[in-house]
Amino acid sequence: MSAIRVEGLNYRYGAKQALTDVGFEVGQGRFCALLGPNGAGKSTLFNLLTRLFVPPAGQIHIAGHDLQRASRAALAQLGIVFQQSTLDLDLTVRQNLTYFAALHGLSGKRRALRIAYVLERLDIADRAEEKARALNGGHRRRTEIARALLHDPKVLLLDEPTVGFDAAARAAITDHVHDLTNDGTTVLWATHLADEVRPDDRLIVLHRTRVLRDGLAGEIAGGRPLQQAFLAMTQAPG
Ligand SMILES: Nc1ncnc2c1ncn2[C@@H]1O[C@H](COP(=O)(O)OP(=O)(O)OP(=O)(O)O)[C@@H](O)[C@H]1O
Repeated sequence: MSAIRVEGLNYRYGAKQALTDVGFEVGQGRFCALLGPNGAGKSTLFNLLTRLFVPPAGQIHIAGHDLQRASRAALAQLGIVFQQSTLDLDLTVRQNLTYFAALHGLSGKRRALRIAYVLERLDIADRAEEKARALNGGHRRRTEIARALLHDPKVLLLDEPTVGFDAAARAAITDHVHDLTNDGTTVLWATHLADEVRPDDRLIVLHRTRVLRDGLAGEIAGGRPLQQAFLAMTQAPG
């Protein structure tokens, strides 16, 4: 069973087409990069995957659950990190996590165990009692990723999670998220930065509202640096 299955997805804003017949599947425990230039449709796809928007045509299954017909079950298997940070900067890291865990109905020993686990997983346990305001951007982002994992989702979606960070913070976040797949978590990582994608990652290139390429990143790069291949395919006339 695929962790994410998308079929025949279309979306338009008035007369402006944003997604055209988008379809793909991502297997459990895979890291899948969704690479596309600005305006390709990445945010629109995320808004459909998280059910902020409802597609007029097409289907989305998350961990086997139809997002339209069984949205509760599907959304329960989804962890989401949006582009804009939504941490409460006046709360500590632990308080931010505790609050979110309560929203997911976690309490008592299970809540304490999940918080300890996600702090450890994102390597931020030593910052747990600090206010989010005191953290740098990279650590804040890792706190948000930890928060998205509290309810133990099978699928983690991240929308351009490294935008605005320096190279060291970007590398740390990228490494940590790749590492999550070792636990069987499936990751869909939207980016327009080809250097965040590894050769053995699954890669979907979105361009001009459509899936342009879908396969192993190393194969799509075809022996060139991926950035070079990406620019060649997305800057070609047409
Ligand atoms: N609210 C809106 N109204 C009209 N057109 C929109 C709206 N939101 C997005 N679009 C258009 O839909 C297309 C896809 O946009 P989308 O934001 O999904 O792309 P993206 O790949 O996420 O780009 P970016 O990296 O710039 O966020 C673009 O042409 C964009 O201009």
